Amino acid sequence: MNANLTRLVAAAQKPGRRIIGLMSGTSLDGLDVALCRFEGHGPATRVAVEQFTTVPYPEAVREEIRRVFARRDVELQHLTLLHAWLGSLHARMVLACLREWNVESATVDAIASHGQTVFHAPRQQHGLAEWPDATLQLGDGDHLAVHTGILTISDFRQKHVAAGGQGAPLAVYGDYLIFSQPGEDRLLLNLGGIANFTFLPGSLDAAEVFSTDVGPGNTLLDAFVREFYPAKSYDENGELAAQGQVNPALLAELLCHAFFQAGLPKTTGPELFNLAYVRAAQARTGTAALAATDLLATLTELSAAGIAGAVELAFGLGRPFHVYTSGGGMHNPTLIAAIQRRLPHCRFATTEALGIEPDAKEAVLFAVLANETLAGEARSIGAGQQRVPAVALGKISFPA
Ligand SMILES: Nc1ncnc2c1ncn2[C@@H]1O[C@H](COP(=O)(O)OP(=O)(O)OP(=O)(O)O)[C@@H](O)[C@H]1O
Ligand SMILES: CC(=O)N[C@H]1[C@@H]2OC[C@@H](O2)[C@@H](O)[C@@H]1O[C@H](C)C(=O)O
Repeated sequence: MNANLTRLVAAAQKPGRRIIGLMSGTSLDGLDVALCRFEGHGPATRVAVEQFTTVPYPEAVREEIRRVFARRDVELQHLTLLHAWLGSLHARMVLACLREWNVESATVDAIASHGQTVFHAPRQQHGLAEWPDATLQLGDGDHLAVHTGILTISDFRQKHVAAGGQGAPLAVYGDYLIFSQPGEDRLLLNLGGIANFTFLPGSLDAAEVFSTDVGPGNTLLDAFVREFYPAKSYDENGELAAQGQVNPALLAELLCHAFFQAGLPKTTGPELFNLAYVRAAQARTGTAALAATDLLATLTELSAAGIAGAVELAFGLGRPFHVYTSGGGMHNPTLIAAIQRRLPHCRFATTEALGIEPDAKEAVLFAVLANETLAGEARSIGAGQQRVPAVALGKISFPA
């Protein structure tokens, strides 16, 4: 047998594995690196986060990604270069983390790499009936494998699309395996650039489980903060929004977008939720001259309204969930307060209460996916009705 396959089988047969989860999200803030220790797989999965850090992207890296990010017209050569460049950059970042943590790369069984989404195109969003759901992540796994010497599993979204999903959210698979709790109806609410939630019923009935994007989390806030306050990249602790007043007319207009009324599950990205979407709504409501703080207050309320609206769409009013938040928006008290006001019957905590650092959660979930690809089996979630195909996700790259 090929030596790579021998090593792959050995990694798959171990009772436990050490896997590094990597996530580079829509906020472009940096690469989340989570060194995870797994015991078992499937519902018996136990995961401990041994180390976690976000390696911040220098502004120059963000600029390079922004040249193609969520844009319809890009320079094809630049897109091509980025695919290799980001793969190598992520490899260097992983190696630097391992050095800092004093961890030998030979003790790591696999890297699970999400890559950088540069364009997300679910059919519902591109609207071209004869074209499929599609999504594109850059940062090729072969570069990570060759430069780190560690088996790499990457590009998780393509199989999901090929098997009938929309390429996102993928959180559902890992959330279901590591966060389900008998007797407690849970919503795992991630507040990244885009907000999404996974529903985990206390009945543990896999047929009921699903996850969905719900609209903007921080993406619009970040975009307008960069626009109005060039020295800042986000509304730290929601302080700017807290100084403003929500504009009801603009909020209502923003919520008129068909995305918010569309059935669940659904997925979206900054291809839709961007400056142009807000500016068009401002023009229609005569609010183009709104003060920056009022606009940020309105956009913060929009994120909360999108989340609460999706919960209502899925479950009706008043169901008392235990909500566990994660993602950068969790650090924004103005946003959290707005969400809590709109879901008064829910109890809120962060995933810290479940043993996973909230900023690390998405990177950990990709490590869970890789653990399943190596050792688990395709699992039926959502009874096939919720666009959660029962497939093993990711592509395998050998170091040599
Ligand atoms: N202290 C804070 N106050 C307010 N907002 C914050 C704070 N810390 C982080 N954020 C927000 O969180 C964002 C980063 O969130 P996160 O890393 O979860 O997003 P992401 O993973 O890139 O997005 P996605 O999950 O959509 O891919 C920042 O851009 C910022 O808007
Ligand atoms: C296409 C893409 O990269 N989508 C991300 C993004 O960030 C949050 C939300 O939009 C979610 O759908 C997804 O990431 C998480 C990890 C997911 O797939 O569950």
